[in-house]
Amino acid sequence: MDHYDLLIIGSGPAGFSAAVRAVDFGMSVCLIEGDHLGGAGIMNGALTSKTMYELSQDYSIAARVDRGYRASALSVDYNQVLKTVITAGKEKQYQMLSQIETFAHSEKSLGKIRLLRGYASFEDPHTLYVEAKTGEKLRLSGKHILIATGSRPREYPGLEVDGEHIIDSNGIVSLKRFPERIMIIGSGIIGCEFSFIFSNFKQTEVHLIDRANRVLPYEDDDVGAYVARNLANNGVIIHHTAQLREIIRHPGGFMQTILDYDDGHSKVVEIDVALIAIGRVPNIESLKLENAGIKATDKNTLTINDCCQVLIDGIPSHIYAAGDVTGHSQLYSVAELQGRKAVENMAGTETSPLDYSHMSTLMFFKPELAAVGANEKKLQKEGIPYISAYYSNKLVNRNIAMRSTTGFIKILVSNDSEHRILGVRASGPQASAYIVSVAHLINRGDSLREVLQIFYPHPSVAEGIQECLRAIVGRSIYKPIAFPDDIIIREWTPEAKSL
Ligand SMILES: Cc1cc2nc3c(=O)[nH]c(=O)nc-3n(C[C@H](O)[C@H](O)[C@H](O)COP(=O)(O)OP(=O)(O)OC[C@H]3O[C@@H](n4cnc5c(N)ncnc54)[C@H](O)[C@@H]3O)c2cc1C
Ligand SMILES: NC(=O)c1ccc[n+]([C@@H]2O[C@H](COP(=O)([O-])OP(=O)(O)OC[C@H]3O[C@@H](n4cnc5c(N)ncnc54)[C@H](O)[C@@H]3O)[C@@H](O)[C@H]2O)c1
Repeated sequence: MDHYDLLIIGSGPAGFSAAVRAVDFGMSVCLIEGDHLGGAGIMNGALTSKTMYELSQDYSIAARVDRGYRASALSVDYNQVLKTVITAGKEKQYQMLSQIETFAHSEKSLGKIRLLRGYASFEDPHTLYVEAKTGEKLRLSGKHILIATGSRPREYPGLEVDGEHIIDSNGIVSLKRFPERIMIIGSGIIGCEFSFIFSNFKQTEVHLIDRANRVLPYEDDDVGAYVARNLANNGVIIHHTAQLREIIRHPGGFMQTILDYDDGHSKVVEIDVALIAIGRVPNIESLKLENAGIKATDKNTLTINDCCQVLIDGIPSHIYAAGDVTGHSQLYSVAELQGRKAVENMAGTETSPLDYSHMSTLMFFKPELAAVGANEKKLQKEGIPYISAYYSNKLVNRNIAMRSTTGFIKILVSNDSEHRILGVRASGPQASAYIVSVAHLINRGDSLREVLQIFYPHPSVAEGIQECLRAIVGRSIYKPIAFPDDIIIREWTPEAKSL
């Protein structure tokens, strides 16, 4: 039986970042992957969906006729789009493989990585059993084990995914052509992102089922309503407060969906493809966790401490977990940082616990939406008084120059003399690029006074941040009294009525 310093199950952002960090400490690592190298971080996930998003954005810009240019004979081929998407995924996988190969035969002191293709399960707390893709049956022992098995799309009861007419996010690459009509079930991030992608390409009638009366249910109501407006403006037909009752399949491929609305009426919509996007569930079932003495939570996640150690009977163990399987936010950056943190803890380096308060999320909509830190819902739930400042992109010179003024910056600061930044939502071109600067401000706990000393380059979309912060202390160049719809300052205290 081969022995390693670290056995890692899963090569997504959590597993891969952990493997490479372990090399920094000279560890011997066996990275076990049952499917795509890079997990949902690359194929059928973050990288491929973002490639498709970028292509769809380019196409929608090329198709515009309101900017003084007009492309003629513009056409798009789904197979060519997919080819580009797969090329992007493979480009990253080859970089990962190159790194793995570099450390496959390196000096022991440099650390070693072996990539083993196959599915792993626990035999005992230090031993994994792997049925390798080569047919070999292997037993491997590890001083430490990291569970980084990620998540998969949640199934919709009664709807069987066939990869052709009923798909989940993994099935985007198996479609043969742009569907004429698609019904997207679930109005969370994946549902909204694919709604924008398909509507950008203008080849598909896009329907989106929103079982509440707003998309992105965990975001503040104004943000959800704004995204819903942008979806509608892009041609997406949103079925608010609708439940899917049934999909009736007909010979020839077309399907009828029956939707029941909260107000009692129903609607039948003909579609060609249904895309299920109702969340993702952790991959733990096949791990035989009971052989390691690990009990999952009732949501099938693994309970970890601040250093990503799995708690067995409440006690931190030599088994770690990172990424989607931990029940923290299902984000690439969270998986990656947790994977690194786990290894740093195994190596005994002194590290501070991960602070999730300034975690950022980018949502690839039109225009993009970026989020960092708390939103109003969270602060209200925790009873934390705050000031909310909203500043429209209509007033930002760079956005005016881009002829792209849809969007805003909304900053929440503590309602005290410090005015600490607690959270930000920003939407508009390049929002994903400048949100990280705000994450730094939250991390440093900078007070508004200090932030206002900084020179912002001009013309930049980030100037909206500066003006928004100035507005909180009554020092903005453009005043709320002159632009009441574009600069809005509100206060909330626990005594006030919830939004
Ligand atoms: C369509 C889509 C778009 C996304 N876009 C973004 C985005 O823009 N930004 C963002 O931050 N996040 C995004 N995410 C989320 C992000 O991809 C995940 O949070 C991240 O990939 C989780 O990383 P992970 O390492 O925990 O797991 P995963 O990436 O899921 O990887 C886990 C790996 O473990 C393997 N595995 C599972 N069980 C076993 C086993 N028993 N033996 C061996 N191998 C096993 C799996 O095959 C998989 O490769 C997106 C996800 C999807 C689905
Ligand atoms: N840009 C990004 O950062 C990005 C992109 C894609 C995915 N992700 C990650 O992947 C995770 C999974 O994405 P997701 O969109 O599948 O999940 P989600 O949790 O974001 O949204 C699921 C949606 O489905 C709805 N829903 C649940 N059950 C339903 C039902 N029976 N009928 C109709 N609607 C139902 C929910 O109300 C919710 O709106 C996200 O939590 C996110 O962390 C991130």
